[in-house]
Parts: sequence; structure tokens; C-alpha cells
Amino acid sequence: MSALLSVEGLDAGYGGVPILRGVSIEVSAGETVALLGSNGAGKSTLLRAISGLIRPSAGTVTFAGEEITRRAPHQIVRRGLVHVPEGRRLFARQTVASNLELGFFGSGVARADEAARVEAALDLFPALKTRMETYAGLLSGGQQQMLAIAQGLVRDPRLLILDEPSLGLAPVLVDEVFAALTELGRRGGTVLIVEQLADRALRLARRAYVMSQGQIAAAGDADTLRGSNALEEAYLGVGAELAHDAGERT
Ligand SMILES: Nc1ncnc2c1ncn2[C@@H]1O[C@H](COP(=O)(O)OP(=O)(O)OP(=O)(O)O)[C@@H](O)[C@H]1O
Repeated sequence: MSALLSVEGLDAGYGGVPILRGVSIEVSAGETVALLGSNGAGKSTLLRAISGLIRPSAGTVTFAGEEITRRAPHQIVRRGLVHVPEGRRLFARQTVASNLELGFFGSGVARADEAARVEAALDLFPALKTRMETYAGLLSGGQQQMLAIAQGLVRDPRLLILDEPSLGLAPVLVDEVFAALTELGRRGGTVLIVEQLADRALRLARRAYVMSQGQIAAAGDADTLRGSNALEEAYLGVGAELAHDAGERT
């Protein structure tokens, strides 16, 4: 079976400064895959390169059998690849209902189908159902994160990309968000998630990639990675230090 998302040999950066170097990852339909690594490892940059927000300088991104490298973000999102960026970019002075409606912007979904899509997305987040007329800015952090995810789900994505959904949330709210993501996976959703809380992410995901300094440092089954040193090495830069030491000795 071919992967739903396949990234091969991707190089990308900002204004000529290289960040990603030869990154290859795959996500198959129906699986949740975690992307881990320390601050600045390049995780968000990889998500941006996949969803068209920055242009890769080399390599390919293939989605649902079609090459989408260097396509515009609106073209990519219309193919069913939805990116929920870090930081819950909601319209604080608009209601929950309006924010969900804005999720359809440019999607091509018929107006008559919108209510059913919203209903299906909110099935995962029942707490939002009773707050449809509340301004998004007045929701708790956890509910804002749920709204940001629901805003992506109304498009019925084939792949949902999430950048640090736990950011700034109290542990109990992280539990709620992760419970919803577990349920999404159980229902057959396909998710690529960047997450600082590695242990949580490895309990949610089936497989994971670990990034370090713009490259994939380790990859594998979530259970195997949990018991290995790969994560620690990538986070603490142990591998990099050893390489540095070896370099100094020569
Ligand atoms: N808009 C930008 N312009 C220039 N450099 C950037 C930009 N965004 C990120 N970078 C740089 O790219 C590198 C990778 O950042 P990125 O945000 O992808 O890392 P990350 O693994 O997602 O870490 P974090 O968890 O801190 O977001 C960092 O050195 C960062 O300073």
C-alpha cells in the first residue's frame, strides 16, 4: 500500500538559510504519526514545507498519489491536507459558530453540507456544542485548542497536521485534547502531530520520527522509541556532542 503522504529528501529554510536537510517521512492512511525533537529542530518548518507555507528548495512532497511540492497552500488544503498551526489562530471576537464557519473558507464545501460537517466535527468536542454563541476569546485554552482542531476537521481532511496542540495548556486540558485525538484515530482519521510532550505523543501515535538539527535522527514504532535512547539523544544533543568531540580529537 502506498503512503498517503510521502516526503522525500526535502530541503527547506528561510531566506536562503537552510533548516531542513534531506528529510524523508511517510504517513499512511488511518495512522497517527508523531514528529518529535527539541526546540528549533525544524519540526514546524517541516510542517510548513509540507502544507506549502514555505517552498522547499529540493526534494518532493507527494500527497494522495500526486506531487504537491511547491504548490500554493490553498491548492494543497483543497486536496484534503489541513494544517492547524501552533498557537490556535482563532478570531477571538467571533463566536465559536463563526470560527467554525470560517473553517470552510475556500474549501468548496456546499453551504447545504456545512451544518452536517460542523455536527460531525463537534462530535469529538461535545464541550463546544453548548458554547456555539460564545466568543472564541472567552473560551478556556483547552477549548480554544479544540476549536482550532474542529475548524480543521470541518473540511473533512484526509490528513490533519497538528503543531503542538498541548502548547500552554494545563495537564487536565492536555488530557481532554489528547482524548479527542485518540478518538479521532479510532475513527480512522490520519494525523501527523508535532508535540513537545514526547511521552503523550508516543502513547497517541503508532509511529514516530525524531528530528534533530533539521534532519531525521531516528524513526520507528512508538513503543520501541519509548524504550530507546534515541529520544534522549536527540533532545539533549548527545549524538551531536559525541560527533563534536570526535571532530576535536582528529
Ligand atoms: N520564520 C522564520 N524565519 C527564520 N527562521 C526561522 C523561522 N521560523 C523558524 N526559524 C528557524 O528555523 C529553525 C527551526 O525552527 P522550527 O520552528 O521549525 O523548530 P521546531 O522544531 O518546530 O521547534 P519549536 O518547538 O521551538 O517550534 C530554528 O533555528 C528557527 O530559529
